Formats: sequence, C-alpha cells, structure tokens
Amino acid sequence: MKNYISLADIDNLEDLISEAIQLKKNNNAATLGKGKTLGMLFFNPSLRTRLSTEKAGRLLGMDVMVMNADKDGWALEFEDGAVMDSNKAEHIQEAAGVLSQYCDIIAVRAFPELKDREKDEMELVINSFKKYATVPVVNLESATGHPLQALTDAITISELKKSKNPKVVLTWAPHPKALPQSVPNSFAEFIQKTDAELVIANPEGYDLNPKITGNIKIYHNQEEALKDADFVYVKNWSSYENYGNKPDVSENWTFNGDKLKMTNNAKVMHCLPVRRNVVIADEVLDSEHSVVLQQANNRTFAAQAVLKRLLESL
Ligand SMILES: NCCC[C@H](NC(=O)CCC(=O)O)C(=O)O
Ligand SMILES: NC(=O)OP(=O)(O)O
Repeated sequence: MKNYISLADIDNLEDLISEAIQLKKNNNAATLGKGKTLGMLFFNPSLRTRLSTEKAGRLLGMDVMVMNADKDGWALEFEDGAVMDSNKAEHIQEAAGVLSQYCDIIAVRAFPELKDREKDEMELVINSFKKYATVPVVNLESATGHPLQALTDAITISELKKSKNPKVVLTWAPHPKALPQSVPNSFAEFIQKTDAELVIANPEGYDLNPKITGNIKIYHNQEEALKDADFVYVKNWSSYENYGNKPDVSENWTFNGDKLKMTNNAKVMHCLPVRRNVVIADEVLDSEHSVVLQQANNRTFAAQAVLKRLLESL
C-alpha cells in the first residue's frame, strides 16, 4: 500500500478486515515500526482518530508526533504559483518537503469548507500533501471521505453479523450544524464492496453524491427502509444537491426506540461524536443494541492494519 487516501488504495478489503481482526486478537509487541516516525497534522478537532491512530502507531513500535496544524502551524498556501503577499506564511511545497524528512508516514485531517462543492471535491489539502510529500500519506478525514472510519465500520459489521448478507441501513438524522458528507460517503463506498445489502434512508434534498451511491437503493421514507435491518448506521450530513446547506425536514428522523422496533433487532452504529437525543435517543444509545463503543475500539486496529501495510511497503 503506497498511501491510504481512499478505498482505491486498498488491494483487497476482505484481507485488510481480516488482518485488523487478527491484530485485535493477538497484539504482540511489533518491531516493524521501530525507528520510524508517524507525523499527524490536524486542521480540525478529533478525539478518536487522534488517539486511536497514535495508539496504533505505538503498538507497531513507531514514534508518533501530533500537531494541531490549524492553531500551532503557519497558515498554509495550497495554490501553485500563488503570490504569497497576504496571510499565508508557508507553501505546502516546503511544508510537505520538510515533514517528509522528519516523518516516515504523514497523516492529515482536513474537513470540507462546505461552501464550494467543486473546490471541496478537489481535495486540495490531502492531494497537495500527496503531491509534495515523499512519504506515504494517510487520510484522517478529508473533505469527501473518512476511510479509516469506514474500514472500522466494515470490521465491526464483520465481527457482529449473524448472516453472510446482513441488511445494513445508512440513515440520515438531524443535527444543529451542517456536517460533511465524508463519513456517509466512505461508509457507502466500503460497505458496497462487502457482502452486506446496503440501503440508504434520507429526507428529500439530502441524497448523497450519485457517483458514490451508484445503484444503492435510496429511501425518502425512513420507516420503510428500516424494515428487516440487521444494522442501522445513523449519521447526519448536509445537503449535496443544495451544497453544504440544511434544507428543512418536517418529519422526525431522530433514531429512537420506536424506530429500533421496526428493525430486525438491529445493532445501532455511529462514528461518534454523537449529539444525544438529537441524532440518537438515550434509550437507544444506552441499550444493548448500541455498538458505538465497539466501533471506537476498532479504530485502533483499523489504523494498525493500515499503518502495517504502509510500513511493509516502505
Ligand atoms: N470524525 C467523525 C465525525 C466528524 C464530523 N462531526 C462533527 O463535526 C460533529 C460536530 C458537532 O457535533 O458539533 C463529521 O460529521 O464529519
Ligand atoms: N469518529 C471520529 O473520527 O472521531 P473523531 O472526530 O473524534 O476523531
């Protein structure tokens, strides 16, 4: 594996899932990462991604450096040929070149601005790191994807499924803020690659990028979609069509106990952080149906499997 920026960087998803499950069962102190440094740059907040990826690096014997790049670093210019006479002090060309000398793997989190769809879809931050770094680059959630989360979610479904082809429902839920489409995008991409039967439920106006959802059945009626669900993945996202906005929704899409009753005794998933009683009701999060903590735990092993593959191909 040369980079971990999107699903396209994975040769065989099933093998990577198995590797992560194996690492979870038998986590012997590894020497593969000894003398190697992982550098992580965060342009946005994080709890799980930051700590689970750091833990994964350490479990592989790596040294880990973390920087809140938005607060502590120089403001970066990403445009080639820019005349840098305003507030941006450093060009990505130097920044990535310097970091490549300090680090053997560079990992970056950079959310979308949700203002200009074309600009977000260019993935300027992560792609500029890829362009100018001379070491592998890992996506810790970018403008359009969160592939470490999606790998984790595929691992969790693989651990918990009771049949070969479980029904998985990705459902939209309300949120006070306009959030990225990164998590549902990657979830849809990854789960489509597995044996699960994936459907999506979201209000009108909230359909995800059709290039990503492809042939997945999209319901605008949540109750209809939830029928026979073995897994329900709850997540808010802002509109793709009316880009970055939050068109009004009249029905109640909060995932609560009544909605849970419509499923096949489903396991309930969320990437976290979750707004209790807005996205998912307490009665669901506090029930045995919720697997959100198991998901968060699996972040470590997903990251470890990915870092291991990258170290192996250095
Ligand atoms: N990394 C997991 C989710 C990150 C982000 N959520 C958030 O920003 C929630 C913030 C809040 O609830 O205020 C998202 O949806 O992509
Ligand atoms: N799920 C997830 O990526 O969490 P953080 O935003 O806390 O890293």
